[in-house]
Amino acid sequence: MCIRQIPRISLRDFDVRRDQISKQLIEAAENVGFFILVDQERPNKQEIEEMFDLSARYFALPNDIKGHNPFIREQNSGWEKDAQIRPSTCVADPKESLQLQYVRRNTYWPKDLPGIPQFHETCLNFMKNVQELSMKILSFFAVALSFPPSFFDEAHDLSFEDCLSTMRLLRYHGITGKVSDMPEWRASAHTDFDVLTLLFQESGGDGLEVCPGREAHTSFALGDEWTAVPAQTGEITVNIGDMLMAWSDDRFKSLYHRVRTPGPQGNLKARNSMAYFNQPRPHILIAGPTRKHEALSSSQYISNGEYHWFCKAINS
Ligand SMILES: O=C(O)CCC(=O)C(=O)O
Ligand SMILES: [Fe+2]
Repeated sequence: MCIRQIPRISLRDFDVRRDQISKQLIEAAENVGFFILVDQERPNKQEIEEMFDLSARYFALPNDIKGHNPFIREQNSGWEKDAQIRPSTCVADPKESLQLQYVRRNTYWPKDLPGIPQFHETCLNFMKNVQELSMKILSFFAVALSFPPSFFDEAHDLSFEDCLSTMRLLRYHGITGKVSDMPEWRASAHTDFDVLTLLFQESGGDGLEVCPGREAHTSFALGDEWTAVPAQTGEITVNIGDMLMAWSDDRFKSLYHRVRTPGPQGNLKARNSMAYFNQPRPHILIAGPTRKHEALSSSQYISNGEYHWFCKAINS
């Protein structure tokens, strides 16, 4: 495996260090596409630990309770297990997940979960904190693209009824005694189709790998050298999604990434992670400053992506 540096960017003293932080974020988006944020004010380590604890308690519930809210593709919401098939392997990832689209909070989030009365409140607070941080990061990217600083706000504003931003709680199965039966990937290689993903990993849950130089839009598979992104509770792994790659005329890179299944000497316990997907509202037009790509609405972009599912499968 090739070791390429994934930039680590401190957000300490954010307001006084804005210019320096902005420069580092833009460089990381242009040159790598993945970076790790540390020293952020919110969500702080304790809030992240609290969310992981809540997520673990949710996944420990019996399947029939979680199954009250099965995953609905059109709503990008609900629980699924051993169901997500990525084009790169055509087999289901060995994991379960719960997608919480913010606007479905009163209609389709799990309700009255036994022993977790604070589920809604904790998830909502967490999402709001992550949303706020996401918008700060996106404001720097907006300026770099010669848009106004608030350019991405309306596209992702949680108060609109058609907002698509979603948090995903993930749990990759524990594999004690099963290593030899498991597929090589807990999550097979893919790019994220959203604008920006904020991913929370937990210490001990290594396995995430990214492939600098292998991107969603440009020619890829050149070299195919993967780099590990260490898991550390409290830090935030951020990646550019396909839509921001398009919106930036390919200046910011949406990288392939995957999660490797540990070998017999690795940590065989379940692996937990949480991803917050900033996804623009359906009608928002994704049009880069130089119009390198045909301008598409967010919903057209998603349906085009689904249409090209097979093409990506054979290329990756
Ligand atoms: O679990 C992880 O570390 C990565 C998850 C991921 O890439 C995704 O769900 O898009
Ligand atoms: Fe991903």
